[in-house]
Amino acid sequence: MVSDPIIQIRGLRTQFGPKVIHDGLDLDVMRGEILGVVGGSGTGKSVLLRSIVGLLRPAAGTITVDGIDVLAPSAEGRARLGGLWGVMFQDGALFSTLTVCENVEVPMRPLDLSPPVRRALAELKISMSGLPPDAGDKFPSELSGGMKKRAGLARALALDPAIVFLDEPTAGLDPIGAAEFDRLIRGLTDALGLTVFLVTHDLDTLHACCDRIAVLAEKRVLATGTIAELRRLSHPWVHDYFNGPRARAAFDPATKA
Ligand SMILES: Nc1ncnc2c1ncn2[C@@H]1O[C@H](COP(=O)(O)OP(=O)(O)OP(=O)(O)O)[C@@H](O)[C@H]1O
Repeated sequence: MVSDPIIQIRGLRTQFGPKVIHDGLDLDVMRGEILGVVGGSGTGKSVLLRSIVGLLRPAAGTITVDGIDVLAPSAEGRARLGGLWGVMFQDGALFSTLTVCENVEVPMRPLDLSPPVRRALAELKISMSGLPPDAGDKFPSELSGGMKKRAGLARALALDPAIVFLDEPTAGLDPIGAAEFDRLIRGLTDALGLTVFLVTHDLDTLHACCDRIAVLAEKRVLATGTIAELRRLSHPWVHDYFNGPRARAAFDPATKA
């Protein structure tokens, strides 16, 4: 892993009316890492993700992605941003009237590709995401929850992004499906050299996938580090999160037996 930050956030403030979600939030995401983002419900993990990818406008602060000022990009920067990342939202956020293949082709539409090439690329991403070939012609309503997530992942990979944002990728999956998804994320990250920003509540995912973890609390990133480093912190929420019974079951092999 090369350790230069591909995402740099400084002094981020986000708010909805008088309700402040982040205040003075700083974060670096290193190139090539899977960064897990955890925090209590409502601490602003998804809002942070949406702010980085430009779906929400922060009240203050700077966000730089691969050297591009996301909040005020130059024309050249704006053109590069489109292909720099892919996003997998929690429920897949698929277009219900399009097949899986057509969904994966949506981000490719602005590119000057012939329909057969677009189709072939979409089929490649579908297969990389672990879906069977016949899934491409199915509509989202015909897919299981796990398949929808894989289709969402295939669409996130459509433009060969450097960074993939995943919002609770294993939420709602059974433990076997969740473990398969963890392996898929880790495998794709290593094979493609991706950087992954992964919002999760899933302790097994943190253990199986993440190189580092950022903890959101008190309107900012309270701490970052490996699981071992975070387990040593005395902050009450961090301590309970990383040392509670569920954490012990996920992180301590001896307790798992
Ligand atoms: N568009 C919006 N308008 C107003 N408030 C919003 C909006 N989006 C999010 N919020 C509020 O911002 C806060 C943070 O929301 P967010 O979804 O980021 O939390 P989270 O940490 O991802 O929570 P969870 O773990 O429960 O998914 C919540 O109080 C939420 O109600």
